[in-house]
Amino acid sequence: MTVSPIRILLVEDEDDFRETSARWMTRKGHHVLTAANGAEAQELLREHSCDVAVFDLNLPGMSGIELLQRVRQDKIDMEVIMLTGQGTIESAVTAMKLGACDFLTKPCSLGDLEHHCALARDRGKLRRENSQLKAIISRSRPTVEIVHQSEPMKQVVKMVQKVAPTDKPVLIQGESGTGKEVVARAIQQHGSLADKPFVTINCAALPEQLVESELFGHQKGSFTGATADKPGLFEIADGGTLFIDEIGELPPALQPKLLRVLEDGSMRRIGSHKEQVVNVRIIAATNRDLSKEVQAGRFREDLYYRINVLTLTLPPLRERHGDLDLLIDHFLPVPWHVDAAVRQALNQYSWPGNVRQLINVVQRATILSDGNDITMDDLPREIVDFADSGSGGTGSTGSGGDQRTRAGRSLRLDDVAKSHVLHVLESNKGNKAQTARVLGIHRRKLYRLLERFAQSDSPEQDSESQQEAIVD
Ligand SMILES: Nc1ncnc2c1ncn2[C@@H]1O[C@H](COP(=O)(O)OP(=O)(O)OP(=O)(O)O)[C@@H](O)[C@H]1O
Repeated sequence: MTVSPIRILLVEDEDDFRETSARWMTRKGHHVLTAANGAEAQELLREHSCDVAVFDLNLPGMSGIELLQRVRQDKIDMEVIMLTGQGTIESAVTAMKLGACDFLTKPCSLGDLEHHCALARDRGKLRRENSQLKAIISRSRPTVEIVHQSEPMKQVVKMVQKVAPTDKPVLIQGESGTGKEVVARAIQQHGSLADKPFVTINCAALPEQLVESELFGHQKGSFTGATADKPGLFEIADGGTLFIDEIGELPPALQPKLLRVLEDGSMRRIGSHKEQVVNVRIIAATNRDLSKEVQAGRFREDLYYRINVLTLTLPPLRERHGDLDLLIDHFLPVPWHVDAAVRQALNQYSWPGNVRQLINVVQRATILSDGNDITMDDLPREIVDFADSGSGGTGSTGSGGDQRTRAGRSLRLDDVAKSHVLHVLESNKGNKAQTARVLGIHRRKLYRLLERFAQSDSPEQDSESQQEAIVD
């Protein structure tokens, strides 16, 4: 077998062994430098770079171990093999702890020496490739940004900074779409595990059997369909972070298993008797009130206390005054912009789906808008209705008698408007473009009105909101 050329530094005080080895290796095509002691070796390393160095342990003056320490201090990037005589294995072990990659016991054949040098060179190459890949991955991993300026979110971000450096479990609570996963990623990125794996599982999205096999892995044949051994997410996340979303949905049968991992890191794959130990930081999220789940007997109390050490509660979007405009601008691509009425409507809305819903609304509006201006016509019905009904504050419904008076008036005005619009539509033979022109309104406005009229037959329809929509 031919080995591609290796750049070797051989440091050996026995002249015979050093010179014979160097000649043999050179004949095999390798580039060999030789030194009889540590000082000579250091001199050579100032001028040359090598893939592999072979240090005799018992060098005169500076020992092989000291030379290794200096090489490491000088951060010289090469693999080091220690050469030991019989009975000096302990020192060889010390050398390996200091970063030598291998050791060989003398006397050794030249073939062995070459083979070990080739292995060391390949290992070094892999190590360098690995750290390059890690650097590429961490550069391409987007930095999590928690867009915010509201007071409650400032408190959340402060907590993120406090809990990030610990390795304790974190529980994140909040309605769906409030940004629990964003916060979990921010905790990971600001902590000491930033360059370690961040693995996620959503307990609500998987059937019970699958949650178990995803989390803990399985042995081949442990259930129908287990055609091969499979590591679980705990093993994959070992050394890093596991984000367990919707932990409130974790099946009761799995809760003791999770508790064990949290207590001492031990776990077993499904169908295996082999105990494994993992070191994983758990960040869990829930949109349920877990204390209520405990009271209802659906969530183990001991597990609840284990994961509820550090808790962050995300406020719903409707309670984050000041965040909405910032989020709109963040998610609205250039060159789109929203007009003042839209901004007001978005600010008034209650956002049951929180930030996720806001992103959808913004994306949808950019698709529907005619130009780059997003208007009320580009917003979903429920938001327009909400704004029209004044539920957000301006024009909000008054109390008692006042409401009744306004409702009575609006109903009559609504009827008038409806019959007028329908009359114009009929006289234009159902042509909506023509009808809108005659009425002096935008075609989309006409569609909205017609939809409203269709609904007005429904007794629950809020007549006041219809009236305001017609006269606006
Ligand atoms: N403060 C924020 N800044 C920037 N983006 C955010 C913020 N909050 C949420 N998002 C974005 O909103 C979307 C939903 O967020 P995320 O998935 O973190 O919510 P969640 O609370 O985990 O939802 P669920 O409970 O449904 O899993 C994502 O696209 C996320 O990037």
